[in-house]
Amino acid sequence: MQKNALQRLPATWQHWVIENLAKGCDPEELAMKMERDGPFDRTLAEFALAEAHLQSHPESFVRPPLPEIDTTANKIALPDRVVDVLLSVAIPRIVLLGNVLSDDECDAMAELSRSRFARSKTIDNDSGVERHDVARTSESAHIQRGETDLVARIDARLAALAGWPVAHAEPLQLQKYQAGNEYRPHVDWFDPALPGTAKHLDKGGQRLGTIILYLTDVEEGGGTSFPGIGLDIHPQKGGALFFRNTTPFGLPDKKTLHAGLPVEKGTKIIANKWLREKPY
Ligand SMILES: O=C(O)CCC(=O)C(=O)O
Ligand SMILES: [Fe+2]
Repeated sequence: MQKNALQRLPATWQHWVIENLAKGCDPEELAMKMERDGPFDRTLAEFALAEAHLQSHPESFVRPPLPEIDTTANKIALPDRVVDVLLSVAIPRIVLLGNVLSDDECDAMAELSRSRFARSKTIDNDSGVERHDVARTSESAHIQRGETDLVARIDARLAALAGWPVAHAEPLQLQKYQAGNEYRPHVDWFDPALPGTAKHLDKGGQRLGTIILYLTDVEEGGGTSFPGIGLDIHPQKGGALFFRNTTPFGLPDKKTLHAGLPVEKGTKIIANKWLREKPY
């Protein structure tokens, strides 16, 4: 993560940050103004604000605990597997990992869900109802938490990876894309301002983080794309993509806009694990 962000700001902006936080201004609004008016990007602004806030209110700093992956080295030793850190982005927080699942584990997960796939749905933000949507043309299947020993092992591995309890996560949701299938740009977090999201927030709170497990390679196409920051990830069997759906202050982050690009050749199977604020 970005260190000494406050010191990297021009002195006038350092004072501005400290003064406005002391006045009780909303850090998200300050970050917006800094992005608009300052000679630096939003990433640096958010980290500087978080640092200044922590320095001035060490006792009252209530930054919520968030899922996070330790990317200080190029390998992470989990209790049952060593995984590779391939890419680390600060804001939006994105980590690409290799070797999270073995080929056999990927195949076993795909086999377990094989007979369950049905056309995917999305959540209507006005009504909260799940419905078929041209924006998502893949097929979905669910695997319950701890459904088999293998699933329990994978759930525990992901919990250790992101420092997030197994019980604060949804069951694995598998997605299968054939040639031509895609999931157009969307965010995974629920917008609390929209009427249809209340019932989804009621159970488990916000989706703070997403882990996508790539269960297959894809011959052509089918990348996971973040159009707002120009980042495309090509699926690699056994790899995983983590992104945190919130800013360092725990609020929904629009920069996490992402898509499953159309598969051009081959079949893509992924498993999504959504990390929730509260027990799910
Ligand atoms: O298919 C992908 O790479 C992304 C899937 C996704 O964003 C989702 O299922 O929410
Ligand atoms: Fe998504």
